[in-house]
Amino acid sequence: MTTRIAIAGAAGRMGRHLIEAAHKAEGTRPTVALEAPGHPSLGNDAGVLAGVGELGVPVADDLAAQADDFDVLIDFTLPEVTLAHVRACHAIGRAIVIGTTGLTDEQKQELAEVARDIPVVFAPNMSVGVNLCLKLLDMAARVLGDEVDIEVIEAHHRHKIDAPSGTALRMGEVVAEALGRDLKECAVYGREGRTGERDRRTIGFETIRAGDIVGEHTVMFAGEGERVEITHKASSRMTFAGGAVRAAAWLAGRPAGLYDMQDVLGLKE
Ligand SMILES: NC(=O)C1=CN([C@@H]2O[C@H](COP(=O)(O)OP(=O)(O)OC[C@H]3O[C@@H](n4cnc5c(N)ncnc54)[C@H](O)[C@@H]3O)[C@@H](O)[C@H]2O)C=CC1
Ligand SMILES: O=C(O)C1=N[C@H](C(=O)O)C[C@H](O)C1
Repeated sequence: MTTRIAIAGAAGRMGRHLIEAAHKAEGTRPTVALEAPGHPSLGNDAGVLAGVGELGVPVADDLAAQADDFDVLIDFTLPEVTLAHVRACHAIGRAIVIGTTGLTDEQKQELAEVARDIPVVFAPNMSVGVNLCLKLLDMAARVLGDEVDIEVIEAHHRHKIDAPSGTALRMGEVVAEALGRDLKECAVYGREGRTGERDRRTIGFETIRAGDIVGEHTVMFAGEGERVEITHKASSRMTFAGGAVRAAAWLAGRPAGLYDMQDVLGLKE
């Protein structure tokens, strides 16, 4: 059975890759492409926009009007836009895959409530490699324990609007959970001035924004005499887009619930 995919943020950096990935993957096809009201791409063909040739899918700005034309919405936009799409999918009973980062705790709470009624995949990073790293981080934190200083370093392109990245925060959460810490209490975001000595129970975050870096994350576990670093480097957005399309195909027909990429990839015990 073919899963019909709607893509929100179709003209964006991720949106164009999502159109290509949904078009090229077996068992999925892009049938709806959404952009912001007034966006210059409205009315243009989504396939032409993505560089894969005409698909007969014009970019539009009204999700509800196309409710019958898709099975799963993939949304990589902005937190407030994502929440509006979550509410719309709830109203029409459609599944949604969310890649947008930077959601507030309140927005995440609303998402969790809606996921009681519709299937939702929500993950800050859809790549197989990052999700493997999350497993490795859990193991590293448990083995190295409180004997090491832990720092999360991430680098992204100059257009990224949220910091630290959703992936860096998830990495920090995984490490904190493994060590029985609460990330909200132990996170330190950047340092300046006379900081005093480092408290070993903190988890530090450093953010780089520069040029066209697609996405790089390193978690450093630094002890006396040795250090372990777990690094992931994305060199193409297709790695995220392919994961999101895989998640959409996996989600179609699932029961309501809040899932993540670890569920999609079968990485949960
Ligand atoms: N989970 C993952 O694997 C990944 C997540 N991301 C996240 O995805 C999000 C988007 O990233 P980019 O594509 O780089 O941003 P972008 O700014 O290039 O694209 C966002 C698009 O959403 C559109 N948009 C705004 N309002 C809209 C509306 N009402 N309806 C439909 N579309 C609307 C914008 O016009 C824009 O084209 C960010 O939060 C980023 O962190 C990015 C890459 C991978
Ligand atoms: O904005 C991006 O580009 C990315 N955002 C995600 C994040 O915030 O973790 C994932 C990826 O690293 C690219």
